[in-house]
Parts: sequence; C-alpha cells; structure tokens
Amino acid sequence: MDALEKYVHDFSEPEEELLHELDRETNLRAVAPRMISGHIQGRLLEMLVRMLRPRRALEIGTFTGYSALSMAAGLEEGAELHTVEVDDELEEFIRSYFDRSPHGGKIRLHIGSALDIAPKLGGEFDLVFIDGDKREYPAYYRMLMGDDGSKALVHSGSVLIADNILWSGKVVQPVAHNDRHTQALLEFNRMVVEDARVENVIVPLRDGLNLIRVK
Ligand SMILES: C[S@@+](CC[C@H](N)C(=O)[O-])C[C@H]1O[C@@H](n2cnc3c(N)ncnc32)[C@H](O)[C@@H]1O
Repeated sequence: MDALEKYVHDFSEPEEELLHELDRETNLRAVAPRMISGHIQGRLLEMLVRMLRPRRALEIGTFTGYSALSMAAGLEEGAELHTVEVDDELEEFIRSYFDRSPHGGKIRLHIGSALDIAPKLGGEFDLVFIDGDKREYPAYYRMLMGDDGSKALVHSGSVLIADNILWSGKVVQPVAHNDRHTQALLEFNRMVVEDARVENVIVPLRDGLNLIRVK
C-alpha cells in the first residue's frame, strides 16, 4: 500500500472486523483473491446504499461475499439484497460469513448464473451491482434493461454500479483479438454511454466503477 492509499484508508470509516477477517481468509483460500472489493470500495458501496435507500437490490457475482455484506450493512430494515454466484464451491464459505454477520439476514444467496436466475426472481431492482464475468457485462446490461426481449429488471430511478470497467487500464490499450474480457468491457462502456435511457459517470476508484442511473 503506498502512502496516499494508506492515508485514504486511515481517514475513512475503518473496516469492520468481520470483513477484515473475510478479506484475510479470501486471500488465504480463494484462487483469485484480487477480485474482492475490499475496505474502501466496500465502504463506498455501503455509503451509496445508505444514500439511495433501495428496497430491493441485486448483485451479480458474490465471490466470497465482501461486497454483499458491505451493501447489506447500508440497507434499511425490511430491504433485501439478492446476490447471485455461479461457482457452487464458494457457497459454504459465503454462507459461513453471512451467518456470522448482523446484516446476513437481509441477503438472499442464489447459486447459478445471474443470466438464468435474476429474471426468475420476479419484479424490479432499485440498485444493481454488476461484478460477474466481464465477458458477460453486455448480456447483463441487455437483461437488466429488457433489451433481450424479456421484461426490464430496473425502472426509472434505478442505479446500476458496474465494477472493473477500466480493467487495469486495458480499455485504453491495443486489444488482442482473443482478449474477450477487454472487448466485452469496451462494448459495455460504449452501450452505456450511447444509451439515451441512462446517464452515467465513470469513477476511477480501484479498477473503475461505472455509475449508471436510469432516467
Ligand atoms: C469479481 S468477483 C466478485 C467479487 C465480489 N462482488 C466482491 O466484491 O467481493 C466475480 C464473481 O462473479 C462470479 N460469476 C461469474 N459469472 C457469473 C454469472 N453469470 N452469474 C453469477 N456469478 C458469476 C464468479 O464466479 C466470481 O466469483
């Protein structure tokens, strides 16, 4: 951690003890621990949830549960977060932390692809955190906006937050013909900025967040 990063950590709300433990255990046990949101992004997600006050939120890509628990901490009583994770080997790990958290009761964990599960959850979402497979971001967007022929899963005023949209800076570098991740993220960011139904701003925090509001 460099000096400026440490300053940001030191002068932001400290990380909850359980989330600190979750981060450490993810680093010890998970195959790609870099995927975790972590302290500052987690606190930002919690803050955005507190400010936006969604009654019903969706997360695509739970991983070990850090961002889900961060968002759940900001949810009001009676509000709920549906989080979807395709890797069933993570389920036991995720549930062990949800069970220990005072906010775990607000979270519904679904195992499977969000592309199959989200449309079956019924109704619309006030807030969506998109953090699944980068190659699927355009498909998630089409699904959420109802551009895949089914009913939209968001409404006027809904906010989508898409993570990793700068992809370690690869979005501004020459793209290899077989680099499907970068190609899909470029396509996603273009779809969003050209879509008159939404307004958006890219926040260069960590690997980049695209904040998108449905008009
Ligand atoms: C970047 S990680 C998520 C990190 C997590 N949101 C956090 O902040 O700690 C991406 C996760 O998305 C999952 N994933 C990939 N494709 C998915 C899909 N179609 N539906 C649900 N989860 C998916 C992966 O298995 C992986 O665990």
